[in-house]
Amino acid sequence: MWVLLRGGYPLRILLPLREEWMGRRGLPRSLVPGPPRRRYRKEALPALEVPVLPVTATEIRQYLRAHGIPFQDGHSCLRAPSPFVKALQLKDQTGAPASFSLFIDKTTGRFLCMTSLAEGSWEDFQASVEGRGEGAREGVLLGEAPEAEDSEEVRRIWDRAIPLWELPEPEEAQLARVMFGLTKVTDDTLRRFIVRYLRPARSLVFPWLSPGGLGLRGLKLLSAEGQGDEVHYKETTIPRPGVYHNLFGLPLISRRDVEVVLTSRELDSLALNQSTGLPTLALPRGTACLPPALLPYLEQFRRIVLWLGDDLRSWEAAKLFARKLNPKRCSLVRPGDQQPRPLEALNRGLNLSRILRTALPAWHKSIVSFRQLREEVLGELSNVEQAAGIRWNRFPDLNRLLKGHRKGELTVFTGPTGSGKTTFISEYALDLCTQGVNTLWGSFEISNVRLARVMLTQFAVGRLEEQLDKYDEWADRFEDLPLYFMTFHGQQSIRTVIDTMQHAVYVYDICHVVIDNLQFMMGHEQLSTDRIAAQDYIVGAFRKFATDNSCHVTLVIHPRKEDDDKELQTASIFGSAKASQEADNVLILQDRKLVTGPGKRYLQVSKNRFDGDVGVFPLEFNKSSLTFSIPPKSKARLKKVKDDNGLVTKKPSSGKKGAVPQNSETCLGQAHHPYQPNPSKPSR
Ligand SMILES: Nc1ncnc2c1ncn2[C@@H]1O[C@H](COP(=O)(O)OP(=O)(O)OP(=O)(O)O)[C@@H](O)[C@H]1O
Repeated sequence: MWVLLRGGYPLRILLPLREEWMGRRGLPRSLVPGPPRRRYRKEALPALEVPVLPVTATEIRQYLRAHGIPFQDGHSCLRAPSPFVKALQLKDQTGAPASFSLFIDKTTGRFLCMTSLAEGSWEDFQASVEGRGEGAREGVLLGEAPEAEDSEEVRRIWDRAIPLWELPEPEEAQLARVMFGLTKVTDDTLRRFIVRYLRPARSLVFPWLSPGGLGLRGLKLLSAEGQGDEVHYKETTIPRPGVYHNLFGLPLISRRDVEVVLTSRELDSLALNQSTGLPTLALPRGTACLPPALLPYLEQFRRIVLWLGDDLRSWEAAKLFARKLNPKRCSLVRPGDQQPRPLEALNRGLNLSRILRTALPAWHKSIVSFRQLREEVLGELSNVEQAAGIRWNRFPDLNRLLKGHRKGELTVFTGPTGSGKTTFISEYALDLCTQGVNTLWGSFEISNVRLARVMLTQFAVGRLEEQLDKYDEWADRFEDLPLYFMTFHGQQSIRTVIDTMQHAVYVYDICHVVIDNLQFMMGHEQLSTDRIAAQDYIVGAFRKFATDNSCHVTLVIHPRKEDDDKELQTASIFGSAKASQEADNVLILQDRKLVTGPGKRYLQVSKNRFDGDVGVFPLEFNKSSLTFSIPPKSKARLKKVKDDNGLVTKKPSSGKKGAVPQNSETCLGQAHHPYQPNPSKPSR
């Protein structure tokens, strides 16, 4: 049986849910049909209790020098001779001599040999250089068996799909073109990119070809459904999204190409390439992530233009991806009325080359003038709703107060011991995660298995122990959420936690980190002054992380001991005022005084830096689904907000954006949109 390599620091302390909790069904997880993907295997290392610190680019360089290995410094990778190919073997995909075909990621140390497709962690590379396990050298390159079922399915679908122009009924071909917005895309373009159509599924089929264009490694199916005036697209990939690493268009890239345009959809790449003649590549999962595994394929480009879409989310993603690609070589096309996504631009008869020329450099100096910012400000003003962030599906009242979940902010969350903080924050984060917010959990108090169980129950909105026959159905959908867990338990140093978060942002494009709870990073200081200083330091570190990485951090902090009959206030958060000062949002789970029935809690938003609205709304706990979301048909109630002095503020909030004073009263409207989970709805 083939063995998957899971060596190296990151995988030990940062596991996607499927490995941490679901267990394996006895099948290799990297389901890559087509020619075998090769992995470098060595003795499986036991999981370390204490994580090794991640490697730095300087250490990698020093190591290579110390071992006499020549290397070239690239944009995101170092290039070195590959120990996994024999000299004078075939040239690699980029045409470089195979002997220099090893790409080492400067941030993680992971390597990929472009010629043999061997890959592994930095520790694996070192082991190979140092000849550890030399005896196994001949056998270290393992072809990982493709998932037989998947590769058969890929082949079967591909064989049944036909080019659009070969459809027997011209009306059917015309309808497909209209549905996918392809009326201006020529047959020649579809032929070059080898796009087919699967009649029974009414889907376009995009192939994932091996480097060199030989084998078929996977497929993406795109179906379109008309809903009113809008067309909704649904994507299905084989293998599953987490391992679908297709840079669509790669076989058309020549080794001499030094510029490329990255898009977030295959259809956009077709439009761009047709109208500009430029090399284009589409990212496998759109704006959701840029997996570092793709970076070696982008090393050859001196200039990369990112044209990801027409909304603020695409713009945010472009900025994040540029950081990973090295901003100095990246330019970004700003979304705007006259700069829609490439396919729409083609259909509207716009000049795509001209739009590309307006791309802005991603590189910013430390000091900028308003001239450089004015476009960004305009973008925010003209997309007020999107600038407010992602709205919760399950908590409409939270949307009314906070307006949405935004990148780069710090949310501090507190509540009495045992009041349901973890349970609430789990649903709050899950809600965002089901909308494509890549989420990392640091649960230091309860185990990941227990947390995942709570989350899955909330996801299914019901007890699964009573319907185990549905378990796989829910678990399969849950498994595809962009959800990761740190494997820490108990006390941890803040440095290790921040390093792990940093790593996760790079590898998984994490946009939301939940830390439950801060007390687990405080060490064992006994004196209260030391504890307060430690907490201030930690809060400062999370604040900086959130800002620097454009990543939202939600931090659970225990309250200080209060009288049992007193409601919590911002000042009840343990420690000095630093936490509430640094936080953009302060949320308090109240379960005193206002309680009118069993299970009922109130959520108080006591600080809201984005637009000032604060308020309180009831949460009704459902013990079987472990959810706090508003149940269908629940009547909204007017909520009065008490300020920190326990006074009811009489004036209602003006509802205007801007400096609304804290503790203003907020009336919550009647029109609730209860979250109705719909199993047929795709989770992302
Ligand atoms: N509103 C509620 N009513 C009744 N039980 C609840 C409510 N909310 C949560 N619970 C239950 O209470 C238990 C504790 O919840 P949880 O762990 O979320 O609390 P916590 O505030 O995070 O605790 P701690 O202070 O120890 O961190 C769980 O079993 C949960 O299902």
